[in-house]
This record gives sequence, C-alpha cells and structure tokens, in this order.
Amino acid sequence: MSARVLSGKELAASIRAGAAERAAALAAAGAPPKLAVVVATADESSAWYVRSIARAAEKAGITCDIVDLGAQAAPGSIRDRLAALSDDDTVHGIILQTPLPQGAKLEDLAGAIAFEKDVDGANPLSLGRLAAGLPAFAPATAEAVVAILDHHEIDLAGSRVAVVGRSTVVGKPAAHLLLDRNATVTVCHSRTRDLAAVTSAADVVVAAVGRAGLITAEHVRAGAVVVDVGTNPTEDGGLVGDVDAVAVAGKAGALTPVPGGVGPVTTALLLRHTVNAAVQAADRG
Ligand SMILES: NC(=O)C1=CN([C@@H]2O[C@H](COP(=O)(O)OP(=O)(O)OC[C@H]3O[C@@H](n4cnc5c(N)ncnc54)[C@H](OP(=O)(O)O)[C@@H]3O)[C@@H](O)[C@H]2O)C=CC1
Ligand SMILES: Nc1nc(=O)c2c([nH]1)NC[C@@H]1CN(c3ccc(C(=O)N[C@@H](CCC(=O)O)C(=O)O)cc3)C=[N+]21
Repeated sequence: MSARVLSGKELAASIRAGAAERAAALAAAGAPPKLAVVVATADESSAWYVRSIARAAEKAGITCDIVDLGAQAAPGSIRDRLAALSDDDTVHGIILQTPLPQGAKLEDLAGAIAFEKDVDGANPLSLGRLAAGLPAFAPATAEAVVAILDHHEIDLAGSRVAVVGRSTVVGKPAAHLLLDRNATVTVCHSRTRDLAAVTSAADVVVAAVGRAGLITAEHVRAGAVVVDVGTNPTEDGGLVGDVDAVAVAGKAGALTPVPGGVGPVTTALLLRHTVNAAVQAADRG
C-alpha cells in the first residue's frame, strides 16, 4: 500500500491565476502591486524560496524587489530598511526572509514592517491578532498547510494534529490556524520527550523542522495524513523534506511531496496576500 500523494501544484496554480487576474486590474488602474523581499542570509532553502517568489511574481504581473542586505547585516540596518519600505507608497507587501544573522530576531525586527504590508504575518501585531482570531495576514506557510489539507478534503474538525516545530514562521501560526479549524493540536519541538510517541498518536502530522529524514515510519500511525513542510537542500542540488518519504509512504494514508507540496502553495499565497494588500491600499486611497 502506498500513501495518496497530496500535491500542491494544482491548488498553487489556481491561487496564482486569481492573483494574476487581480494584479492586472490593479496595473490597469495605475497601481501595479509590488512586493519587497528582504534577505539577510546565505541559507540555501531561503534562496530557493526567493527564486521561486521572483519567478512566480513576474508571471503574475507583480513587481518583486529583492533587497539583499548580506548575511552579515546588522539588526539595526535590517530594521531601518524595513521601516523605509513601510514608508514607501509604491510597496504593498514586505517579507523578511529567515533565518536571520546572529543576534537578529524575527519577532523583534518584524515590528518595523507596517501591519498593512505584513504579507507573511511576522509582525507581533499580526501574530497576536491571528492568535486572537482577528483579521490579519497569516504567515503564508502556515496558511498553506491548512489550504492543502482543505484542497484534498481532509477533515480537521475533532482530529488530533501533531505539529513538529514551533517557529514564528510555521509551527506556532499553523497551530493557531489548525485550532481555529477545531483540530486538537499538540506542538512538538527539540525538547519534546519521545517525539515518536506523540506523533504516532496523531491523525495528522505536520513536520516543520528543517532536518531531512527526521520523521520516519516509526513516527507515523498507519493511515495517518502527513504534511511535509521541510525544505532541505541536498548535495546534488535538489530539495527533500523532513519526512523519510519512501518509508512513510508505505505506512501513511496520505503525504504531501517535496518538492511540489506545501512549497508552491506558500509562494502562491504570498502573492495573493500581496495583491490583497495592494487592493486594500487602493481602497484607502
Ligand atoms: N515549504 C515551505 O513553504 C516552507 C518551508 N520551510 C522549511 O521548513 C523547515 C522549518 O522552518 P522554520 O520553522 O523556519 O525553522 P526553525 O529552525 O525556525 O524552527 C525549527 C523548529 O524545529 C524544532 N526542532 C529542531 N530539531 C528538532 C527535533 N530533533 N525534534 C523536534 N523538533 C525539532 C525546533 O525546536 P526548538 O524551538 O526547540 O529549537 C524549532 O521549533 C525548514 O526546512 C524550512 O526551510 C519554512 C517555511 C516555508
Ligand atoms: N519569513 C520567511 N517565510 C518563509 O516562508 C520562509 C522563510 N522566511 N525562509 C525560508 C523558508 C523556506 N521556504 C520555502 C518556500 C517554498 C519553497 C518552494 O516553493 N519549493 C518548491 C521547490 C523549488 C522550486 O521548484 O521553485 C517546492 O517545494 O516545490 C521552498 C522553500 C519559505 N521560507
């Protein structure tokens, strides 16, 4: 028996098409949407993401400015740049890539991203509102986890979900969104005792750690749904998830692939958020 493959490609394509249509209308009205991607890392999985944002934005008619401050950037200079972009009326969305240089903390710096432009939901105001169930942009990856499960009609209400990873970009916001869908959520991390015992009790496992092969068949209950958020570069230039896909596919009921799963949906949602931010800016006048 082999697990059902929960592709993100079709969903991502339809989100991108919707964003492109609305971007064209904004451009026709003289206000083309613009996303600024601030980079202060040499991390390879971030580089994958930045390339895929740039490619997808161009195809959707969204201007994408990549602001590379270098992996040695001082926290103060990152903060200043975020503040300047927040003040720039031609910019509608801002994302600060993680990881950040030593001593720089996303939760701290992202306070300099204007709330209305915080398309990856990193400002503590956005995160707090998300946790409180109030309108705000959710981090695109966390939203992508729920969107891909919805797309494949996996029912979350009442189900036990184990989220592995508690970052501000993925684990914590994903836990909030899953809770809002009436899942019973357990959040695991590097200090979790007996990870396999916790994850193998779950109906749905969300892996967002950044370690290739961390989730093995032993971590997964037979028939469970597994969402692999991890994007770990391989030596031959490819990308693998956090899940040992071959072993887990023989036991799980369904599994998102890497590449072609959560990643493309994340990129597409970031574009949708940028267009939404541009529409809201136009409405404010
Ligand atoms: N596909 C996509 O769209 C996206 C993919 N990613 C990928 O997802 C992965 C995670 O990203 P991100 O959340 O930013 O990473 P972080 O490094 O910020 O967080 C990793 C989390 O994993 C936990 N962890 C580390 N080791 C273990 C372990 N052995 N057992 C259990 N938990 C552990 C850490 O725990 P602790 O808190 O205790 O340190 C931490 O909470 C990366 O591969 C990243 O590239 C990220 C965003 C989008
Ligand atoms: N503030 C912040 N938010 C993030 O969401 C964030 C980040 N920082 N730092 C880096 C990680 C990594 N990440 C990826 C997203 C999509 C793909 C992706 O689309 N991958 C394609 C493969 C690459 C391609 O073919 O373009 C796929 O999975 O199919 C990869 C990696 C987001 N991250």
